[in-house]
Amino acid sequence: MSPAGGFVVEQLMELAGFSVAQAVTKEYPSTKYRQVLVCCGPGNNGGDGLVAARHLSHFGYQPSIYYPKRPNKELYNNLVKQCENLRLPFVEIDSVRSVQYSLIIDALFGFSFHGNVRAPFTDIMKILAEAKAPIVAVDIPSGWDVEQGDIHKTGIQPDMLVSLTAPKLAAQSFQGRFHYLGGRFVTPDFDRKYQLNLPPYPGTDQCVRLTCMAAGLGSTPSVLVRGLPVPITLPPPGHN
Ligand SMILES: NC(=O)C1=CN([C@@H]2O[C@H](COP(=O)(O)OP(=O)(O)OC[C@H]3O[C@@H](n4cnc5c(N)ncnc54)[C@H](O)[C@@H]3O)[C@@H](O)[C@H]2O)[C@H](O)CC1
Ligand SMILES: [K+]
Repeated sequence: MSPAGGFVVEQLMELAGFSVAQAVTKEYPSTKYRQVLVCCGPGNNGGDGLVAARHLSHFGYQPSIYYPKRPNKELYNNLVKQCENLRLPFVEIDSVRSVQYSLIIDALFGFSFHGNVRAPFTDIMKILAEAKAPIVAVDIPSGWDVEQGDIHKTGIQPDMLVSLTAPKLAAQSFQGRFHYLGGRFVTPDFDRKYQLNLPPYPGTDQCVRLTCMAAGLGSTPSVLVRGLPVPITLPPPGHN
């Protein structure tokens, strides 16, 4: 049984992207962080970013999108069209270098990243590693190994991590201020079956801030890694 039981990817992506956008509003008010750069990769992590950009625009932010490698598939073409309909600018790497963005959304790569970064993503990964603006990582900081973290030494240290469905093992290496969980679609049966012990979402929110204990996921915590639960030991209380 996969967590997606009966969902289509568009639904999961919409829930994921919305939860990222909502988590941003909780910690980075649009009055102070209006100019947002959304970096989108060639897979579904990038799709989450396009969804988040759309919602951030409706929430009063001014997102620009860097999307250098676009799969020619209906799902992604529709997401691009939705952003174009909102007049969201799709920017090139030179503009990424020259504009002072107040916030960066890292939706380049998620749990399917492997090996060393390949073109055309080498430049943007360097820019993120040197970025002064806070970075919000979607699901996994880009270039990190889903289980072992920053073994490729990307140098990317996000200020916020929005884990989708459940935190991955890589989340143990996260040192930023805000760790949120999003993707509110896991059923109680799935949660019980894989002992995820996911914390409750507050009210009608689509994201929930994880503290060590809340994210402790009980005494035998486990996280979803490529669809399989893997036991983890959480860092001591007080860690982010
Ligand atoms: N699990 C869930 O509940 C949901 C997950 N979502 C998001 O989907 C991503 C995983 O998406 P996927 O398409 O499998 O992979 P990525 O987006 O991580 O990237 C794959 C993409 O990147 C290319 N690539 C891989 N390694 C490299 C490299 N070293 N250099 C350059 N390019 C690389 C690869 O060729 C692919 O094209 C997950 O993390 C979530 O964010 C769903 O959207 C919502 C539900
Ligand atoms: K990412």
